[in-house]
Amino acid sequence: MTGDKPGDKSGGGPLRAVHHGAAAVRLEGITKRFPGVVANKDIALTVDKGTVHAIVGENGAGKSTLMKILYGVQQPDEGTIEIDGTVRQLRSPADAIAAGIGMVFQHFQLADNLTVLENVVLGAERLHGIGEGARAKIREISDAYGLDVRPDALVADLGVGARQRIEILKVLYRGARIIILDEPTAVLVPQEVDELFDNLRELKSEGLTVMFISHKLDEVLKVADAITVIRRGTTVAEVDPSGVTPRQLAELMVGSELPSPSTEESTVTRTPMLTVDGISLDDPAGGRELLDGIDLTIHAGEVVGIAGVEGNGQAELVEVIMGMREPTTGRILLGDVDISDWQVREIREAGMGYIPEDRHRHGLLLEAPLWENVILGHQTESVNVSGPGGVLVNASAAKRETETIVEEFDVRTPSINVTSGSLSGGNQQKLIIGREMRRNPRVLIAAHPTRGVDVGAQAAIWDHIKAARRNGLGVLLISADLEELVGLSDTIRVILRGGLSGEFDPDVVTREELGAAMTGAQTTPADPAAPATHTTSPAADRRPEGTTDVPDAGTHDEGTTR
Ligand SMILES: Nc1ncnc2c1ncn2[C@@H]1O[C@H](COP(=O)(O)OP(=O)(O)OP(=O)(O)O)[C@@H](O)[C@H]1O
Repeated sequence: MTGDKPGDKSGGGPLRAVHHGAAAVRLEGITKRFPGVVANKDIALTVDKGTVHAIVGENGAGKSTLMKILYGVQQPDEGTIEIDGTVRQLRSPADAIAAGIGMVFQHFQLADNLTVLENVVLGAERLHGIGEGARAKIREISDAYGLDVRPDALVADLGVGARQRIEILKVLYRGARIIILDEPTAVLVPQEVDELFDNLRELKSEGLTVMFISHKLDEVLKVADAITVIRRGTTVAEVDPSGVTPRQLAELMVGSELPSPSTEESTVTRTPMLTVDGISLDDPAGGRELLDGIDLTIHAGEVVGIAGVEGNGQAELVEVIMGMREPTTGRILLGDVDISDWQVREIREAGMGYIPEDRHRHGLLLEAPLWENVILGHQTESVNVSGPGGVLVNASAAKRETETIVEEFDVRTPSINVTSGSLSGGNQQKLIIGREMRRNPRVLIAAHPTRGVDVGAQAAIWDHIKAARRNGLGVLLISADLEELVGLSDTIRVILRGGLSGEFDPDVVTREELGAAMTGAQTTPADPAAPATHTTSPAADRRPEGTTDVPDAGTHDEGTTR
């Protein structure tokens, strides 16, 4: 079912692309080469005005490159860009903004210590000044598109969903009529995703055009009016979302049939691998405790999943376990050894693998070649050192190891000598996973392990984790992706304001129950160690997918931060 080109009106079925009305964006013959890689090859893409258009494809397929070309960050080697019927040369983001194009990046670019108004006007002072005029304009845009942004709120006090709406407002403030979003739902919990989609529908009903990249195919099918599939740098299909399933879409992305997922037997044992015993962490700024009496045991062969709205203590819990922060009270045991006052390096060498949330800050040296990144965090281990006292880095062993990781974890790269910064986001993630899993850790701390990874690679990563679990690995899995939590975990706990709920059984828990516990809508048991009862009314189970009885829970503006 592949092969139809965008704009091809022949055929029929889901791949038919019919463009009526005016095109907001028309790309023809776009080609972009990097050393050793053709990132985009003869791309053809038409986006109708007033629609939501999704771009999907495997990691490294060329999606980000194409969006960067459209936003003037990168220039194509060949091809034409037509915006609202006029051919444009976009040499910089300033050119793109002048053409009415705005982009919201995955890593938000907001200053925490400034207000919303200050963030929005920064660099755009000449438009509406920095005072009342700007404040009025922000309110006007916020009201017009239902963004619920308060100009005088401090960004530091806001949750992830609210920050994203400020980023959207920022580009609207600069006059964008075409908005590009790079994996906007990757950082959101389900309720926030629904809110974002409402915002996108609002934008399109006002005649704006939205383009977004996503790996979450069920979400794409829910919100997009049209979907373009990119495979190995080129557009291979334009799909009508009403006519395809997520699986068909995934098969278009990879160009072949996907294997069916296998069912799993429990591998949980009674041997504790990681014990978090009464951990609390005071807020140095004097606010509420960041972690509040956390008790948690992970056994050999067990995956414990942590669900929660970002900013409720997940990052701090990981930092305490990994030795980056000292807890105020409590102990951490690896096996039966107290590692509470150990350094990061000692903890890693004792068998703790770590997949960090922020791969750019904690996971990779972006300017260093892949093989040097594979040594990172494991510099003193025997495979990576040679010479008397183990002082020299054993480059050839590290390179061999990197070749193996690239092969086993399907890291798409022209060579192991390119910098990790030149890999696509998903391939950077695969490199980190490979590096950690190849060490055969006893315990793996995995924060959002498949964020930004395509569905095929996600399934492969899950298989690697499951295989290691069969061999006794204990995993702490922190994820915003409920499907991942339910699919991988043996037990799910919810983190809220630094405290952990009781245990939820992933086989029976509903999205609504987890959602309620995550936003505090459900009354948490007084004893956090007591099993949470599933108190949602039976009617909740009969509601259609995606609906919830969770009140907004203050995620607008106030967010759900600590
Ligand atoms: N600045 C760069 N230098 C060298 N190669 C690059 C650069 N940017 C991208 N590439 C390469 O171009 C190809 C396409 O990358 P791109 O980031 O566009 O993929 P993607 O579809 O967005 O992937 P992901 O889903 O993983 O984010 C990859 O092979 C990548 O390694």
